[in-house]
Amino acid sequence: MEQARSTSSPPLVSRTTGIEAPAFAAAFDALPAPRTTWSAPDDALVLGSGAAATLTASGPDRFAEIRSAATALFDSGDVHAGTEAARPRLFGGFAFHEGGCDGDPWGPFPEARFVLPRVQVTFADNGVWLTVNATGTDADVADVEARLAREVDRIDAADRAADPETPRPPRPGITESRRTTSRAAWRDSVEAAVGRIRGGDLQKVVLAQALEADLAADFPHAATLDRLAEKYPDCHRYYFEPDADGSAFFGATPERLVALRGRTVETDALAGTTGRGETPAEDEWLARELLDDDKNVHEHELVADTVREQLEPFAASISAGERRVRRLATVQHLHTPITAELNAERHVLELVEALHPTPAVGGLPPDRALETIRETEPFDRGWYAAPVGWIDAAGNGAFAVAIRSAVATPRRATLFAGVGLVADSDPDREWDEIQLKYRPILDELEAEN
Ligand SMILES: C=C(O[C@H]1C=CC=C(C(=O)O)[C@@H]1O)C(=O)O
Repeated sequence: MEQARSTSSPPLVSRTTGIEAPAFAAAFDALPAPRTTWSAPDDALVLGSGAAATLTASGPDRFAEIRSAATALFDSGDVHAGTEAARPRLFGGFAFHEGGCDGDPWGPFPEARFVLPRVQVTFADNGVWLTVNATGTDADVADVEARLAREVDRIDAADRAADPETPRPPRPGITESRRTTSRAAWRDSVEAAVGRIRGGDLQKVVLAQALEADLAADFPHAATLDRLAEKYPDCHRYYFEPDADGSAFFGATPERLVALRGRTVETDALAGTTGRGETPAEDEWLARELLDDDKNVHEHELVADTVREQLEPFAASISAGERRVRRLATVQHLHTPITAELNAERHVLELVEALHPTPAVGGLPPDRALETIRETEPFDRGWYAAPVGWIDAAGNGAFAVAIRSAVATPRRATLFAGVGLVADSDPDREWDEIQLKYRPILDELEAEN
């Protein structure tokens, strides 16, 4: 499909062709930074490289600023995509708090950053597609087509050079790690938060910790993403390099913030946690206990009710599925799927702005919870627990909540994990839950025995 090119906006040219399926790691390593990857259970795996356009924003209007910059960019598209999944998309994310990217390791991350990749490999159900995008003075159709042919050769050569018999780089190993929060400080913070909840000042607050790990070898980007894909196929997996200087924010989250297609909205309430058992019977027992546990059900229902309320002004109808247990490799959660039909056309970023932060990562009432988080946590959340995802020309998109995540530099990773606190939360149990929530990333960093 071709769209008329508007003379007032920067032109966008996008060309796509089908290619032989390369190994993900071969394509990843062949493409220059900054790279992006995105994958969702019901979506293609996308690998992006470079930036044909970068949109950044900060402050309270960052959602609206990205929306209008995206609309201007897509307004001028000359697009031959071949398949839906390879149509131009902007990939990126936001900071959790306004002004929340100040401290280490967030220096290279703006408060909002979205990228239209210069080169994109889309691993879709109907094949693998290579796309080249260009904007502004680079947006010359003949140049883009010539680049597309060169990129096909590059990926093909990289894939042929990769020996499928060569084992993946091993997990790097950790030489030393440091917590942002001691056990004593944690106990004090949880007791103070629980005191405020019991006093009626707050209903719920999610407090997080960070864990800094020095790596024994360079962080193996592609191998880590491959391993996370195998272990968390039902999660949203994301990876963002903010520049070409070697840091990346990545993770595998079970929590979808919102997906919008036309007027159909899908979202999740996910809160309330228990561990995995040693046996299927123990797993079942833990799941039953979670479903019957008043504290966890209350913590979960606050999220489900709030998500429904936040969607109400936009929705012609909302329906929530049954509360059930979502079982992941390392933990089990209470989960309620929620769908809605919108009462008017909306851009996905309007919904992202309305829903973020859900009480699964912020709290209630939102302002008081956010203030408590800022006052209590001795580190910047940056993009942790914030919306990450993609948007397209139609205003459709999919966003996940960036939990089970870390920032990696070649020799260091900083992991983040949080817990929802309600009136009867116990500091020691919540401490243990944080350790469980580090596992998805920590398991990929610790050396194999
Ligand atoms: C804030 C996190 O998890 C949230 C999502 C699911 C369950 C949660 C809980 O049970 O506390 C949290 O609300 C995190 O993993 O860092």
